Amino acid sequence: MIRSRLFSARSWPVLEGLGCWTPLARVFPSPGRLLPQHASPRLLSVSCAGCTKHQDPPRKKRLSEKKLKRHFVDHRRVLVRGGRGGDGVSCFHSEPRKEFGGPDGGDGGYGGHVILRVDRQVKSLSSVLSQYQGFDGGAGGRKNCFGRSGAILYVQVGFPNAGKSSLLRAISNARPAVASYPFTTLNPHVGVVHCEDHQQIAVADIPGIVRGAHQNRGLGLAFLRHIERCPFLLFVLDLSVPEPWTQLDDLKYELEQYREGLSGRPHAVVANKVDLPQARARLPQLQARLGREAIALSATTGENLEELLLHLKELHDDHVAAELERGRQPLRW
Ligand SMILES: Nc1nc2c(ncn2[C@@H]2O[C@H](COP(=O)(O)OP(=O)(O)OP(=O)(O)O)[C@@H](O)[C@H]2O)c(=O)[nH]1
Ligand SMILES: [Mg+2]
Repeated sequence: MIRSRLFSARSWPVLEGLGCWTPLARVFPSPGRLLPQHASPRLLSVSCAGCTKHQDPPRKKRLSEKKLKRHFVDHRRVLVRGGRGGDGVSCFHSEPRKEFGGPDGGDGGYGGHVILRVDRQVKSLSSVLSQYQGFDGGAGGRKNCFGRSGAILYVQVGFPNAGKSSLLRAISNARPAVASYPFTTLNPHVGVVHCEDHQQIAVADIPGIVRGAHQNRGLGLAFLRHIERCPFLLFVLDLSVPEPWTQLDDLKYELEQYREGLSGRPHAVVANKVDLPQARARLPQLQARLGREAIALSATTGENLEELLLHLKELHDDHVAAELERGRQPLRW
């Protein structure tokens, strides 16, 4: 196995074809690497420029948007069976000098559950299998011993996102893709909102920012770059998930880590999916946590979009006024 690994490793093409391998920990930093016993020291040198080039850890290739889309799976039909319960045991108590000890067979353990667990880091259902079988419970034992319960099998699944693209579709003529898995949007989409006074505001739908984005997690740096050019921000939260305020904390943290002061730009907080009963129930808690008003709306039903448009206009007018004060002409669409 080790031999085939070495032969296939591109970093060391000079060693190919040599037989009889032995560990040479002093020459190579990694003790696990094996080298041929009769190879000359020149061949084994790691200080030459060419070899140094080969030592760089292989970089992960960035997937193109087309390829990323091909990897996405947002529907899966899955057959799930819980684990089988363990068998009970039929036996009688047996002890010296004790007659009629009675039955003492223990019950079998419970069959294991299969639980679908949502995970924000799972981008697609491509890794979800078509069948899952829970773990079986263990058989019972003598002396009323219960069998071991089957372990729980967790399947990680595609958490629907906050609804930024749905919102842009609702307030403008832009048509970004909408789907129930994260990273549906991989490039910013710009929609133009037409105001009553014939003004136009360009609104950009930025791809989702995940925790760790400032360290380029989930292509975070490419996405954060777009935000730099936005004079004011709308933070869109998914009100249907528990503790929605943590989304805002995460977003602000990522912005601040990426560029100091970015999270302090003029902004409004949008609490989306208020059409869902569990979301509506969470609204007072969110308001209390934020200590300010969040614009509760539904991008799907269009509920309360007017309030968002009013806030948007306010943010835009403040920006125009600030630019004019600085002697700069604001960009018009
Ligand atoms: N019930 C309900 N569902 C919504 C609402 N807005 C969006 N959704 C659903 O939420 C899911 C995600 O919507 P998107 O608009 O794609 O979310 P996004 O924030 O753009 O997601 P990314 O582009 O992946 O960052 C979709 O299944 C939408 O149908 C809403 O107001 N109510
Ligand atoms: Mg989107």
